[in-house]
Parts: sequence; C-alpha cells; structure tokens
Amino acid sequence: MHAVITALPGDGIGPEVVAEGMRVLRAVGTRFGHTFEIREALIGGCAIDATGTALPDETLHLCRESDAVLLGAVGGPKWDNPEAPVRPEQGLLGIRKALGLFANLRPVTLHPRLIAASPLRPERLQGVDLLVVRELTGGIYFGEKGRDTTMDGGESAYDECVYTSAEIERIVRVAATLARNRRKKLTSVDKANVLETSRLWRSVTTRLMRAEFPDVQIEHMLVDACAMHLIRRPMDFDVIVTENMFGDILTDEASMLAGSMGMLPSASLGAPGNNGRGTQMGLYEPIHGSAPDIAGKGIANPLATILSVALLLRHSLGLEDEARAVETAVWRTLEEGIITGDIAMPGERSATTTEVGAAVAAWIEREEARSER
Ligand SMILES: NC(=O)c1ccc[n+]([C@@H]2O[C@H](COP(=O)([O-])OP(=O)(O)OC[C@H]3O[C@@H](n4cnc5c(N)ncnc54)[C@H](O)[C@@H]3O)[C@@H](O)[C@H]2O)c1
Ligand SMILES: CC(C)[C@H](C(=O)O)[C@@H](O)C(=O)O
Ligand SMILES: [Mg+2]
Repeated sequence: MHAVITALPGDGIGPEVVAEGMRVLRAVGTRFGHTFEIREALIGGCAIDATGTALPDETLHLCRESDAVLLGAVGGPKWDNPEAPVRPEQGLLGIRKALGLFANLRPVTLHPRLIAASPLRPERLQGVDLLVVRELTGGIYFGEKGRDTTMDGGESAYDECVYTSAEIERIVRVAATLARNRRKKLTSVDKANVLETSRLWRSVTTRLMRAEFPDVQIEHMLVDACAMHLIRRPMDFDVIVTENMFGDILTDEASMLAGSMGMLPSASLGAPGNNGRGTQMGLYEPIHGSAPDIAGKGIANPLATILSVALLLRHSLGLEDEARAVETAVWRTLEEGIITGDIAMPGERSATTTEVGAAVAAWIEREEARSER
C-alpha cells in the first residue's frame, strides 16, 4: 500500500514523540512492504511563531490531502498569556472541527507490568479494558464565548454549551456500535441533575439505545460519580460515551489507570467511509499535552504516540495485522523493561524516548512480533 500521512509534531515534547511514531511507521513499512509518504507541517505555537496563526491554510490543505494525520501536542508557557488573541490550542480545535472529527476514541488498556508500577492497588486494576468515546466538535468548547462588563464596572466572561440531538445521536451511535463488538455495555456520562444539555443528552441516548441497540446494556452515570467509580471499580466499564469537556477530564484521570499520561493514544474520526478506501480519514494523537516540564530532555514516553500509530493503521488504512504488530511490539518492549521514567518502578533503569521507540521498531521488524500477544 502507498499512503500519505501528515505529521504535525507541534510543540514541547510533540516533536520528540512524533519522531518515534514515524520511526515505528517506517518499521511497519519495511516489515510489511508498504510505502508511507510522510509530510510534516506546522500547528500550534510553532505555527504562530512562523506564520502568526495556529492552523496555517497550508497545514489544513496537506491534512485534507492525506490518508491520516499524526499529531504530537500543542501549547506551552511561551504562548500561555490568557489575553493573547491567538493561542496554540486554537490550532488543535480548528483542525478537529475543520475535518469534522466528532468521535474521539481513547482506549485504556493495561500491561501487567504497569499494574505493579501504578499508584492504585493491583486488585483494583485487574481486567481493566475500557474505551472512552468523547464527543469532540461540540459542547462548551465550541459554543459562543466572550467578555462583557458588569453593571458595577467589573468584567464577566461566558462560554455557551450547546448540543443538538443530531450531534448526540451520531456520537452515541459510534459508541454503541463499538460496545456491540466488545462486552456490550455502554455507560453514558452526563450531569443531568444540573445541565439542560445533559438532560437532552440523556433523553436522546435512552431513545436511541432502545430503538437501535436493544442488545447493548445502557447505564447513565453522573460525571462526578463516574470520576470516583473510575478509580473504585474501573474493570466494570466497557465503553463510556460522554460530551467534549467531561471526556477530556475523565481521560486524563483514566490515564493513571495505565500508569501515565504517556500511555494513552487516541483516534479522532468523522463520518465513516470518507476516504475512498472504505475506512476513515482520521487524526491520531496521544491524549497528553506538550509537557513543558520535561520537554527537550529526551525522557518523554513515546508509547501513547506509538499506540496512536496503531490506531491510524487500523482505522484509516484498514491494516489490522500491522496495527496488531505495533501493539504487540509495545507489549514486548514493556516486558523487556525498556521504559521511560514515568512508568518505571523506583530504582529501575529508565530508558530515553529514542531507546523506547527504537526497541518497538526493532520488535516490529522481527517475525515474532506478528504473533498474537
Ligand atoms: N493534545 C494537545 O496538544 C494537548 C493536550 C493537553 C494539554 N495541551 C497543552 O500542553 C501544555 C501543557 O499542559 P499540561 O502540563 O497541563 O498537560 P500535559 O499533558 O502536557 O502534562 C501533564 C503531566 O504529564 C506529564 N506527561 C505528559 N505527557 C507525558 C509523556 N509522554 N511522558 C511522560 N510524562 C508525560 C507531564 O510531564 C506533566 O507532568 C498546555 O499548553 C496545554 O494546553 C495540549
Ligand atoms: C489542548 C486541549 C485543547 C485539548 C482538549 O481539551 O481537547 C487536550 O486537553 C486534549 O485532551 O486533547
Ligand atoms: Mg486533555
């Protein structure tokens, strides 16, 4: 296969982890005989510095012409002035919206050796295998926002949260379809005791599940309780579907089940079959940010990005064997103990970002990595 991938390294540790993602992609190409044409473009803070905008037209054009996009992270202290008119995060939100990527899949799977290193008790983590489906192009992130002055001469600010029934239906359909192929349990997370958008979310979800997914068990959970249950009994979750902001927050929390922010990948997808391959053009990125506290040190965990490459192979290129080869290679690398400091046990040797990427790539190039894990 010949595929065109746009790489958007971005800021902070973004370029460090995307370099390892590309190394792994090249290893997959070598091992399986594919050519991946990788084009790099600017997004976020580095794009602001170079062009004055966080999402240059050139970047968007390249992404639209690609089979898939691999993104690192955007943002950092250099651009953190809250009063700045242009912000790195606008690039990320802009590309998600412009490409119509409303479904953000954030799987949480645990390697056994990470259970030992986790701050949580091991018996709480056995059997954890969940998937958060986060609505990505609506809600409070994209509502009207602005500033005003108050009667007493002070300031006010507002962020409107809007959801339409069509937006809720399409994301719940994605999540329920995924649940149907897993353990057939869907948890819809909202704040229906307070928010009108959540009450609509709950009604639409109930109606749709009854009509189209009677074989999938549906439960509704308030977001505050969900935050607690994710720690108390994470193995009880199969697929979670939720709105944009709740999904953002819950997945940072869920990353600690897997031991680190550096472990969780994501796939952002739009309407199915929009690329002529019967698969989906998508954007793939780790869930973490630019990690300014460790940027430039060569110690960032690249596995979230490498696992995002696996999702890219699966969802945008339809290469299931290749996706599994990447996931298997990641597991083998963890078993070998080639791990960055964020998931190392006290006293254990920490590998660099590059050493981890090279180890995963080496496993892919070996025949054994193709077998089931
Ligand atoms: N998708 C994105 O581009 C994205 C996501 C989240 C935050 N951000 C931006 O990143 C900047 C920093 O945000 P933050 O510090 O709140 O969140 P962050 O995710 O960058 O970092 C949170 C903590 O996790 C650690 N961490 C993150 N990724 C890691 C990795 N791969 N390996 C090891 N440790 C890792 C960091 O060192 C830090 O201690 C902000 O400007 C924020 O807006 C961008
Ligand atoms: C950087 C920010 C806009 C982004 C989000 O909130 O979606 C990030 O936190 C994420 O999880 O991808
Ligand atoms: Mg986030």
